[in-house]
Amino acid sequence: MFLKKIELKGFKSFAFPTTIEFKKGLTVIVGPNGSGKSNINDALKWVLGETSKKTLRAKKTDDMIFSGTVTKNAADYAEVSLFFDNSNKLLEHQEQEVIITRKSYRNQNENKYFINKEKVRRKDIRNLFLDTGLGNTDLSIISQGSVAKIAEARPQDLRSLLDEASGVSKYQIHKKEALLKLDKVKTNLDIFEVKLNALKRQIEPLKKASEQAKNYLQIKAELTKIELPLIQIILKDSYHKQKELIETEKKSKKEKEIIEKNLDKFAKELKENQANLLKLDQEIMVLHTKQTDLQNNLNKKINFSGDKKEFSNKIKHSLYSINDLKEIIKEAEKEEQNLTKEISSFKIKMSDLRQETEDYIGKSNQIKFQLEHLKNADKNYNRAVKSILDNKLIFNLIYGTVKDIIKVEKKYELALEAAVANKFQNIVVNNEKTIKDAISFLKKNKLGVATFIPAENVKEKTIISELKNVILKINGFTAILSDVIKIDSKFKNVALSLGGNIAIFEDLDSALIAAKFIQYRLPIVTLEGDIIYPGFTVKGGFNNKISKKIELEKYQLGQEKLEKIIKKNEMMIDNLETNILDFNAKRDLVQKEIIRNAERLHHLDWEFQQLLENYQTIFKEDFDLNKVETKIKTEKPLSLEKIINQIKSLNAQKHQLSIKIIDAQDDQQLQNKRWQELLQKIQYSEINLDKLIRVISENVDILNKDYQLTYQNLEEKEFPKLKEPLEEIIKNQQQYRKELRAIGYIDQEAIERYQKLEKDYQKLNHEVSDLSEAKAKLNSTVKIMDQEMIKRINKTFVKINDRFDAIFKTLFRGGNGRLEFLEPENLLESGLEIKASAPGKAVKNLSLYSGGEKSLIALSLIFAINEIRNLPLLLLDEVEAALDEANVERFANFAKILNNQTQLIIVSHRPGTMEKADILYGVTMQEKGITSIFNVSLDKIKEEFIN
Ligand SMILES: Nc1ncnc2c1ncn2[C@@H]1O[C@H](COP(=O)(O)OP(=O)(O)OP(=O)(O)O)[C@@H](O)[C@H]1O
Repeated sequence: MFLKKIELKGFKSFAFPTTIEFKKGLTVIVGPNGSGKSNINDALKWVLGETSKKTLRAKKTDDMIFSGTVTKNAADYAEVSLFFDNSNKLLEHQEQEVIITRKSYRNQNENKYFINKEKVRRKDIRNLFLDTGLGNTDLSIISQGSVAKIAEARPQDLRSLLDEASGVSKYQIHKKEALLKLDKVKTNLDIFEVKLNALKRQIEPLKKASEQAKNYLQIKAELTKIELPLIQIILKDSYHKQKELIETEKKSKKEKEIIEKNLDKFAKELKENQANLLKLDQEIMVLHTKQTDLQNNLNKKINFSGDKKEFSNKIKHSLYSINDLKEIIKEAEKEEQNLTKEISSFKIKMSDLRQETEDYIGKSNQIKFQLEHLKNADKNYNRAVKSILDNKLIFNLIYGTVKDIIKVEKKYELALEAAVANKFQNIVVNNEKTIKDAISFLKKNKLGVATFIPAENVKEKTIISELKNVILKINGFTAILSDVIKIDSKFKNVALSLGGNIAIFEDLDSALIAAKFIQYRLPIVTLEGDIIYPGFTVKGGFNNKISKKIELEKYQLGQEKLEKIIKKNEMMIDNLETNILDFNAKRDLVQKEIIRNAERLHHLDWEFQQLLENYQTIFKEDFDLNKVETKIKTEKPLSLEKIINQIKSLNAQKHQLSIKIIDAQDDQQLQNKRWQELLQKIQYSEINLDKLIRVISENVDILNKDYQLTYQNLEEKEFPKLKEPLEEIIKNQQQYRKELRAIGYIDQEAIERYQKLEKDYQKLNHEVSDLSEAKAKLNSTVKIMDQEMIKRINKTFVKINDRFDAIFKTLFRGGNGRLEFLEPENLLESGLEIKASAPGKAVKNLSLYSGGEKSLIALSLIFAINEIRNLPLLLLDEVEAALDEANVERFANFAKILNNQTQLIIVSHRPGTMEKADILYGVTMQEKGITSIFNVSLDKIKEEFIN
């Protein structure tokens, strides 16, 4: 592919039609500033479909059209054509020469594209140049000032350069289209699937309804086949029967009416006869009554005289009984009164006795108290003795006081008192140990003192035998005190210690004599309580103990006496109580007897009253009868015989009438029976008529509703003879009707709707499978394209990187440069960045490089790409402007070499570049504002620039 020429008409500063022809070799375009060199770039880009106003250096579409000068009017349109030699068929077009044209009219905001004068879409032009190296003009047409920007280009812009270099743009567009299609297919598939599901949901119930309708119609057809001939037969038969029945009913009703009239007549006659009969009966009854009355009067009169006598006897007897009973009751009441009196007197006595006894008991208790007090007076133990006795259990063995363990006969009591009264409170214990314990207890508890006698080893006192012999012989001697003490044998020595040496004499005189005899060597006591101590001291006088004793005896006597009286009284009270009980029992008996007799009396009274009443009645009736008899006798005498004859004659009449009535009743019965029969017949007819009417109406209904026929229509029809018996056909009809009822409502349209829906469903299902298939294919295509693109990108990337580093090293005389993927794992979309380091510089950030350095880096990349891609055309607009002379030379050398494979057009002001040009075009504005092009003599230019 080679750009042979460009034709420009009214494009920007090209007011006049201008043709720029290109030949093999390096073309360099030169000209002063603002002469319109760069407008040529713009024209190329514009034709190839560029729309970016910024790239085209415009603000609006009309800026592409010549705007006019002072001398030249503005153009109406702009038109540019590029003429390509397509002999190598790089462009997919059959022509050797391919002319691409773009035209734009002023104020129309419209662009027209042409390929070989044929109107096409912009898209067609873009597609034509895809992957030719001119698909992305950013790569092939490097505008003024933009070269350095390539070094700092955005990762995605660098990436699009690589895509163009790799020749994957076509794939990308195809992939984009495939993805769009895929999206569409997916959307359609979703919609279709939703629709399909909706149909699926509808189809099942509709299928059921359709089958149901079909079934219904089939049964209906079968039914129709048999039903119409059947109804024809039934209706014909029913109408005939109906006629017959109406006739019969009419006759029966007529006969029934006649019988009813007869029956009315019979009833009337019967009523009359019965009335007559009743009349006769009444007459007979009156006569019977009269007859009975007469007879009764006679009988009663005979009976009354006997009754009257009997009743007067009974009344008399009853009166006697009542009087007897009254007497008995009187007696009993008297007895009761006596008994009550007796009981009251017993009660009074008993109450007196109780009072008396209670007084005695009071006194006795008083005496008992005093006795107790007197007895205890002797036992007033001192505190120590009392505390030992109270706690006797804590000691080994305490027997008690002397007073407690010794006793004497009454006559020795005063003597004992006189001799040992001072020792009565001595405590008798078992031995010394107990004495010690008891004393220490008293001491410890500060309870006073006590005297103890150890029973086991107390010292006995005796009277020596010579003295004893003397004493025994003295008058008045009574006894040795220890001998009269009554004591337990184990305390014998205690008794001896107390009184073994004391002699008892009757009185003081004898005692004094004896004391004298024994020379006052022993203590002697008298029975009166005087005592003569050894050495002759005498203690005697009134002992108030005696008075106490007398008092005690007196009290005891009184006490005993009182107890006897109390006992006696208590016995008397017991007797009285028994008497009261007896008398009460007796009185109860009498009272019961009184009550019983009173009841009897009451009964007798009542009987008596009855008798009296009866008697009075009889008396009155007798009186009445007498009156009746007198009356009958005074009235017209009617003999009993006459009455009987009259009754006889009436009975005969009655008999005749009864026979008449019975005959009439028989007739009536017969007529009634017939009437019943007729009634039944009529009822039966009516029932049958009802049935027939029902049958007729049911069948006529079926005819009207189901077949839209009348009976007349049906009658006219002829049906083939039914083969099966009528019952069988009716059975079938009922069966079919039952089945139809069971099916119920049907939707006849469901059959058609189902068929249509089924068709739609199948169609949709087919479409869904087609779409699924398309989806799978598109997915697979996208996948294949992705794989191919990755393969190409990878391959191109490695090659470009290799060449980029090499050219970088050449242009920079060292260092290194490379391209890197930002996302190496996503080669399909990842952006790129340039990594470069100039020789001897640590700077890595590209923005910190100088303008010239940036241009060199960009040019290294553009040249590297071009080497790998072999671009058909490369237009470089003042890309070396920032380079120094040495670098311009290196650039120009590279461009020269490059020109061998690529049509290279350079816009330049630099002599270094111009020097290398094979063809040189000059661009000027000979007429102000209008660009013109001319061929320039190289030598002239060299001369002009170099010199
Ligand atoms: N629509 C238009 N109608 C008329 N003239 C236009 C139009 N658009 C641009 N121009 C003119 O084109 C000229 C710019 O041309 P261009 O940029 O190609 O110059 P140049 O030769 O590249 O200059 P330099 O060497 O300074 O880059 C300007 O003088 C401008 O007025």
